[in-house]
Amino acid sequence: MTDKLALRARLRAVRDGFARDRAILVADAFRARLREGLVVAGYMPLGSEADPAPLIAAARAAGCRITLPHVTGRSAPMRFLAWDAATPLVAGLYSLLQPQADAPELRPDIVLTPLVGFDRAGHRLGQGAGYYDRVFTQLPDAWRIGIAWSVQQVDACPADPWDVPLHAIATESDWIVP
Ligand SMILES: Nc1nc2c(c(=O)[nH]1)N(C=O)[C@@H](CNc1ccc(C(=O)N[C@@H](CCC(=O)O)C(=O)O)cc1)CN2
Ligand SMILES: Nc1ncnc2c1ncn2[C@@H]1O[C@H](COP(=O)(O)OP(=O)(O)OP(=O)(O)O)[C@@H](O)[C@H]1O
Repeated sequence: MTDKLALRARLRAVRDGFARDRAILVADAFRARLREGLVVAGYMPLGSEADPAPLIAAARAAGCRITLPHVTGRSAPMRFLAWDAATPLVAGLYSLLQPQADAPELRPDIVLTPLVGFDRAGHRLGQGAGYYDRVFTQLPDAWRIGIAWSVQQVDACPADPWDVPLHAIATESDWIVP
């Protein structure tokens, strides 16, 4: 646990020093999975987090439906709510822009996951609130894609028993498949 805390603090600082003027690559392997009607979960970046916008644009162009996470508190589970051009976003917890609570809830087939850190085995370090850990337990068949800048890679993320590995990681320079 302290391992994760110290690593989070270090990686957030590294990320803050890196993020300017870069964009996440849209790999052919990502495009190849997109199908009309698939539900893709994105997120609105916070601070120096990598922006999944290029992947979301590719998914929209392929006819996928897009959702954004909606959180109301630390203990309530995160829900994924529909996000189309007509959906107004409102600032909620952590100042995150999210759809209004009454937007339709959709079950994601692909989850674009914001990362604090990752390793090449697909292990992930998140904000530490356990929101994505719980989502992955509830959606075991979803394709779990981590989104991060390359400098957020570490040799090995400390793994806990509940951690569910990622299927791939998209950075500004690579598509990493563990
Ligand atoms: N962009 C984004 N959206 C997301 C997440 C995320 O990590 N990033 N989440 C992932 O669970 C959920 C929201 N959960 C969050 C949980 C904790 C903190 C948090 O502790 N924030 C710190 C600042 C972190 C930073 O600078 O990176 C804070 O408020 O002090 C933020 C979001 C859903 N939406
Ligand atoms: N499947 C689960 N169901 C309920 N609680 C869980 C589950 N998985 C993890 N948790 C709880 O979530 C907390 C945070 O876990 P951890 O530090 O691994 O977060 P993380 O993976 O870095 O972040 P996140 O999932 O928010 O992106 C832990 O205290 C853990 O008990």
